[in-house]
Amino acid sequence: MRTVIRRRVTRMISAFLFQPPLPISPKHQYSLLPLTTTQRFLTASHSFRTLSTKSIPNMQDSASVSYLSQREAAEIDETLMGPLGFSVDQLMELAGLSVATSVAEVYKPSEYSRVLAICGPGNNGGDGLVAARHLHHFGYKPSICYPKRTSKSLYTGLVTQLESLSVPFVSLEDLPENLSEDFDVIIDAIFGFSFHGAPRPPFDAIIRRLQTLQKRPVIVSVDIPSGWHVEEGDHEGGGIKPDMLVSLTAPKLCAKSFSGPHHFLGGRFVPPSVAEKYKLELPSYPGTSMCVRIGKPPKVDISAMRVNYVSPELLEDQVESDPVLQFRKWFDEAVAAGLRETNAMALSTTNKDRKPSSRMVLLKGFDENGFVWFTNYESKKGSDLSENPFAALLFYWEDMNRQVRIEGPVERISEEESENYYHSRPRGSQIGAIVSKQSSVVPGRHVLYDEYEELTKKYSDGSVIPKPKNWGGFRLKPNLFEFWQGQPSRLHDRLQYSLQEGNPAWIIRRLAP
Ligand SMILES: NC(=O)C1=CN([C@@H]2O[C@H](COP(=O)(O)OP(=O)(O)OC[C@H]3O[C@@H](n4cnc5c(N)ncnc54)[C@H](OP(=O)(O)O)[C@@H]3O)[C@@H](O)[C@H]2O)[C@H](O)CC1
Ligand SMILES: Cc1cc2nc3c(=O)[nH]c(=O)nc-3n(C[C@H](O)[C@H](O)[C@H](O)COP(=O)(O)O)c2cc1C
Ligand SMILES: Cc1ncc(COP(=O)(O)O)c(C=O)c1O
Ligand SMILES: [K+]
Repeated sequence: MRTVIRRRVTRMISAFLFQPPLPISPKHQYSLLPLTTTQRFLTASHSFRTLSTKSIPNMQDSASVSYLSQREAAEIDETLMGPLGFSVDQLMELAGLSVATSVAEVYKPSEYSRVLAICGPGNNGGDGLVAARHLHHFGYKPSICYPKRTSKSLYTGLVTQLESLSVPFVSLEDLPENLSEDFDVIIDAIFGFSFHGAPRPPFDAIIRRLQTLQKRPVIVSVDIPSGWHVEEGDHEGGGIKPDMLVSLTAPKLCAKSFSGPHHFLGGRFVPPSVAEKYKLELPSYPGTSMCVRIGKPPKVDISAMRVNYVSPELLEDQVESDPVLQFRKWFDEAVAAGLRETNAMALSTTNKDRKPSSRMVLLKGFDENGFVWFTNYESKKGSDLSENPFAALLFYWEDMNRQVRIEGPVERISEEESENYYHSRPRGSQIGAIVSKQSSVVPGRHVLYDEYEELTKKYSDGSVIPKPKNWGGFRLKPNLFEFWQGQPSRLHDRLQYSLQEGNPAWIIRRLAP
């Protein structure tokens, strides 16, 4: 019996695969961009979040994206839910989750918490209900306007789930006159790819209201900006102008005329067979993300880029009297929070002309004797330090709203310590240190590469790779520390530890932010 079913399913899948595809819709080139750093979260609950697997959408330089006709979109849906074994509930869940994660990439709950999902009668409306549920769990405060409900259990279930979370349902009549005052984000989940003709009541009126909205609230359209022709787009003009469009599976033809700042793709469930059959060119989703940015880069107003830091207070009576212990505490917390390269620090030096210079280096150890890093003694920093043996170190642990400044005199560590550390490094990095006459001009990458290859061959027998004489460690012996904890309204905590001549005890003072 089971074999018969398996054979039937195999037949269905191959019938689908070998069916001639519909005429391919025109393709359009779009560049893909990384998310800006400002698009990361900083809210009370996220100030100390551990680094998640959430990666930066879009690390590709460019990619082309296919556009689907209305017929292709419907056919792909049928295929997914037919021979490919998906259920509508599943696809809707993934679609709604993609919408919620796209919203969260751009509109942080700290600023855009009040969300109104306006849900239409079909699956697009269902995506809106699912998205609202996820947004609730992400820390938003969604409300739902769902004027034309269906009695199908999928939808009644979604409504029950939202009700159990106390997500309010608002009737069309009870929607506030001025949507801008009550909501930060409107999710337009009214019509999707099955929309045809002109909008009929009661949706015509609400679409008209969305057309005339001012800057806020922002509008996020699910799959199709409602009221737009699925293929022609806003062909008569005057349609709604969403700030964000989340296309599902692949953008529909109307998305070509979307000119808003944020175009995302969601629906990470397209099996390769479907992509092949429809010659779909789709960007790859980064990491574990459910969405990927497509389209033009968002125009950002650099002067308006800012984060309001929210963190626990840093108080005099809570900190260690020894700044090295305090640093240890913060360093361990940063490591525990999973921050990347917790030991990366900016090192600032000056030359004999008092001209400063900064670069990143990796902290390789610290204790009461000082803070150690390794480098080439003949590099720019090496020469600066021989001219002026004082330096400043700076750590910035962004996800924790923390900064640490450390200053003091610098000296070379012993040859023995440098030898020990050098030989603990990966062999490739040891060879790299020989190859790199750090900070000198190189005619081309090939020069480094050729020497690297040669030395790799030379030491392929596993013999000891000698440390270059000019490579080793520096140790900064601090006479000043500052622990900075970001706070709202720029009223940060700054606790400075300093030493006074001839006195080994650290003095702790609060500095104005
Ligand atoms: N593959 C995916 O990524 C998935 C996407 N999903 C989402 O599903 C929609 C398509 O859903 P569908 O149910 O086929 O259609 P719509 O949501 O667009 O809406 C159909 C209902 O709207 C009514 N309608 C159509 N035109 C009008 C109009 N001019 N005025 C008023 N009402 C209209 C229609 O009623 P009819 O009587 O006209 O048939 C329907 O009631 C897709 O876009 C994605 O968002 C799925 O969630 C899963 C997978
Ligand atoms: C995160 C990070 C860590 C780095 N760590 C080191 C390091 O430990 N030692 C080093 O010599 N260069 C390191 N570099 C490279 C330096 O930033 C710099 O390019 C190089 O040391 C040359 O600097 P200089 O010309 O000012 O001497 C690092 C770069 C980054 C981005
Ligand atoms: C040029 C250079 N030297 C040294 C280092 C430190 O590397 P390691 O951790 O292998 O000592 C780095 C790290 O980025 C580097 O870029
Ligand atoms: K929509």
